[in-house]
Amino acid sequence: MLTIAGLNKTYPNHKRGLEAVNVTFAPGVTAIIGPSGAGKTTLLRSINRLITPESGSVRLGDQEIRTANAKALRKIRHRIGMIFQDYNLIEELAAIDNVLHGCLGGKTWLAGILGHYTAAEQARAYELLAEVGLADFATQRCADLSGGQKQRVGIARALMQSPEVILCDEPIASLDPASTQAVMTLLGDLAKRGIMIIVNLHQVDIARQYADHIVGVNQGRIVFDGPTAGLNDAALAAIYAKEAVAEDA
Ligand SMILES: Nc1ncnc2c1ncn2[C@@H]1O[C@H](COP(=O)(O)OP(=O)(O)OP(=O)(O)O)[C@@H](O)[C@H]1O
Repeated sequence: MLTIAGLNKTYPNHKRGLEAVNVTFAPGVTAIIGPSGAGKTTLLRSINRLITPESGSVRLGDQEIRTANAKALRKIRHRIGMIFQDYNLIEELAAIDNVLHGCLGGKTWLAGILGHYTAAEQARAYELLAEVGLADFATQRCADLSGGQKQRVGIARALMQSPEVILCDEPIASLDPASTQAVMTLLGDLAKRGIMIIVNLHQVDIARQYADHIVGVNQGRIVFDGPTAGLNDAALAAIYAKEAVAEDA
């Protein structure tokens, strides 16, 4: 379980990112939706502390993340994979090398710098590329792959760390419909295998189609939290309202 309680984030320019956010993420696919500037990215990035909220709690199992020291944070981040809208791959490197980077978090600094990977790690990286449908592209430079293929390399890289959770920050924003379907189906399959998937999305129709749960954010507050089937017109009106609507309103 991933539990967030009383989380607050205000940026140095006084912009409110999150306000008293309480939410528990369950297994399956959870889509975080809301208007632009609502706080979706702030919420997602608070989970692996790419953003540090000033108060509240983020717990994965019994491990507190918001206040973890550097050593503990490194361990926690190894349990949480991430994929990005712009893929965050090293374009000049082959797909396989990018996937191998997924195990850097579990290596010593020196082994990482020297690019020393064991035979088992290399075999696993190939296996994961095959799993995301890219067995024939292992030695291809990422720069030469399509957007959908790059995102699948990003997913294979995240899987390399055997994560319990994968955070997905608008993973389909740059993809065409066919690639969107491939990536969202893959994320759904990973959820069925027990990896918790949390995905920021702009498209309500995609959230409806692929998510088990929806978390709706408006002006830094959670205004909807429930199964996808409950995302009715009233819930959508609250999520996309110009003025924030309190959770208990
Ligand atoms: N680094 C930052 N410095 C200052 N303000 C920020 C920063 N990042 C986000 N904000 C502000 O915090 C609020 C929430 O932003 P956030 O990026 O989390 O929203 P979002 O829902 O992900 O938006 P979008 O859908 O446009 O990506 C917004 O008002 C935004 O302007």
